[in-house]
Amino acid sequence: LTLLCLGNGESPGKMAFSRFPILLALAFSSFSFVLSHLNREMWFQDFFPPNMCPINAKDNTFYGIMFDAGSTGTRIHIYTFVQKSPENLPELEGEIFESVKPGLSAYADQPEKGAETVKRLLDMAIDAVPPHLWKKTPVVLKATAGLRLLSEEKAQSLLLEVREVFEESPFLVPEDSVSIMDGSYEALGAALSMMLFAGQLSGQNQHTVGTLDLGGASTQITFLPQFEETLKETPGDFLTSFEMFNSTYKLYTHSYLGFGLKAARLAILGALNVEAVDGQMFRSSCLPKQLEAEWHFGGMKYRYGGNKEGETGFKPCYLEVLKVVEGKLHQPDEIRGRSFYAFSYYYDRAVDTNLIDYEQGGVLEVRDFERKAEEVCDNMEKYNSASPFLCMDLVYITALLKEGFGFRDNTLLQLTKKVNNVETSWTLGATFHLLQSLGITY
Ligand SMILES: Nc1nc2c(ncn2[C@@H]2O[C@H](COP(=O)(O)OP(=O)(O)O)[C@@H](O)[C@H]2O)c(=O)[nH]1
Ligand SMILES: [Ca+2]
Repeated sequence: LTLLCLGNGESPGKMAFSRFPILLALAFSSFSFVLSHLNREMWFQDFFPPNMCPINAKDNTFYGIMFDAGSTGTRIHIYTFVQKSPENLPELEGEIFESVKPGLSAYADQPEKGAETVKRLLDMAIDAVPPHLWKKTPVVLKATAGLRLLSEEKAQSLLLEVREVFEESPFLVPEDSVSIMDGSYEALGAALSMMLFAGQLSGQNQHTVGTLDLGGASTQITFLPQFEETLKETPGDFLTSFEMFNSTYKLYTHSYLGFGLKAARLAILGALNVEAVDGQMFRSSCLPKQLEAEWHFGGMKYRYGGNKEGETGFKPCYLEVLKVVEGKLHQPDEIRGRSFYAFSYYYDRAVDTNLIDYEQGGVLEVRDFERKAEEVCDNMEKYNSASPFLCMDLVYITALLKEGFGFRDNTLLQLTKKVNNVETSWTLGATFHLLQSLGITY
């Protein structure tokens, strides 16, 4: 049985580490057990008594630096791992996290300035990682949907500048350290992260690990199919196999480019992939009637506004949004009876509308988003100050879940931002995978 634990750590740098002595345990080798047993909590409790994780071990530490160049911001995750013995898996000890806005794609025409934002974040790692470990600490940047949407030339010159920043740093720069990440790798990272976190999350009688991530430009769905039927009915490019710890896992995973929350706003407004947007006014029944404003996204400027004369509110808005999602996404039958972990904008919008607490997160049903969407859209003047897009965003989330993926009204979503101070991001899984593939242990 292999174990991964998270002890409480002291920060070697300026930032605070997770101080919770938590168990972050996972038996990858027993993952098939998860597939055949319905109660995940039971799986966890039976296999990982908390006292199996020694606390506060500080020797044999190593680090991994992962940049998430997202469409709305760039984030650095500096992970600390401790390897207690060669036969055990490394244990995650803590994370230092910082982010800047806007994302790299906003610097499409000023690549050097974009790289400068990365350099400022990387300076934090210089403080955080002890100098004698710099050469053993890999630094990697993976760009997601924002850069996927830029022209090849602009994206490449941004990545080149970032690569130079890395080369000038004292860290280990692996081959291909700066790249646009394949959407399925993003989903794989998220699934791996969730597997790492699985033991920590409160059980809602979840059957297995499934994740939903709603970014700015793209959205991902990932789960480990339980039924042979799902594998048979799913198009080949929605299935990914990966090797980890001498086992092969088959994941259902897909990234839908252009279905992130912000890209969806443009699609709903009819402004996605429109060449000459300057001066054009895009209107929607999902926006306050009198609204007229400008919005900057991905280096473009859009003018948008409400239906001055026409209808506004939940019903007309839902019909508008439906055109963007209906029939556009693959609907695996199996997910209907499943619960999923949901991150990113699912989380942010649930917080914005008091559906969940910012610190605690929470469990929602799909219909909670729908009810909130109705409430906000039919009283837009009341919610106008929060964000003019609140109605549109909530309707999009509802329609994406129901009509897009085909979830039921009562499908449970576990909304989670952090597990004991570690960000629930694809980056943890991707870093873990990276360290394993580089053979980096103490
Ligand atoms: N929990 C968590 N959420 C994040 C993190 N980074 C970004 N997000 C969320 O991701 C969303 C933005 O997506 P982004 O990554 O910029 O766009 P993408 O390129 O389409 O994936 C927002 O809801 C952020 O709050 C992170 O490290 N942890
Ligand atoms: Ca993202």
